[in-house]
Amino acid sequence: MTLILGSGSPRRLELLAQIGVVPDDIRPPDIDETPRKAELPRPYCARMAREKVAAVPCGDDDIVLCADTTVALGRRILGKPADAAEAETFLRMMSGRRHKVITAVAVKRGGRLWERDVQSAVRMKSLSDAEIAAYLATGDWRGKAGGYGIQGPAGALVPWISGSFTGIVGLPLAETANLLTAAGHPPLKGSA
Ligand SMILES: Cc1cn([C@H]2C[C@H](O)[C@@H](COP(=O)(O)OP(=O)(O)OP(=O)(O)O)O2)c(=O)[nH]c1=O
Repeated sequence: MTLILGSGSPRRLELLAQIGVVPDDIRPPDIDETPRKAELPRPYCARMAREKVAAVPCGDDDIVLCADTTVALGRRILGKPADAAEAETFLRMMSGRRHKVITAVAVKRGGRLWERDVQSAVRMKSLSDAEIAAYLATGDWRGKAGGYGIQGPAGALVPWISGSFTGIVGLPLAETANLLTAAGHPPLKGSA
């Protein structure tokens, strides 16, 4: 049995390693991540994970794991910023407010699909112009939903979360472990 991580995100690979799971192959999916008109963040995120898993080429008995992380400000979806100006816009929108981070995970094996999404709440402190400029200068916003990564320098900007830290970073580990177990690839097996 082959485990395929359908993700180009280095975070997801590291998070899997944390629970002793090392994929046999990595095949990042290439899908259109444009939200549909009036699509809400949670169904959008679940759809992205499903479409990613469907887009990864695999054999009949292979297990494919994909995920999507979406930042939601109310009904609004904040994707990966195209440039520093968009990252700045997102940071100003989130400053001093709570937002949600949803990560949907999809696991496929043969004709079967297991799915789960996890929602967390994140509060960002009120950001000064200097803090925003300093954070943008780190470049750490690149390739991250909402334009920040809680596991990096932006940790200094987040005084409070409720939910799953690993979910915010890109792969909720407890739920992912359950999905992998259901698909016949339990983590931690033999490592106790
Ligand atoms: C909110 C937040 C997001 N992120 C990252 C996780 C995801 O990699 C990224 C959201 O983009 P995704 O589309 O979920 O994933 P990706 O494009 O990086 O990789 P792939 O589709 O190939 O799996 O944002 C953090 O690393 N830290 C955070 O605090």
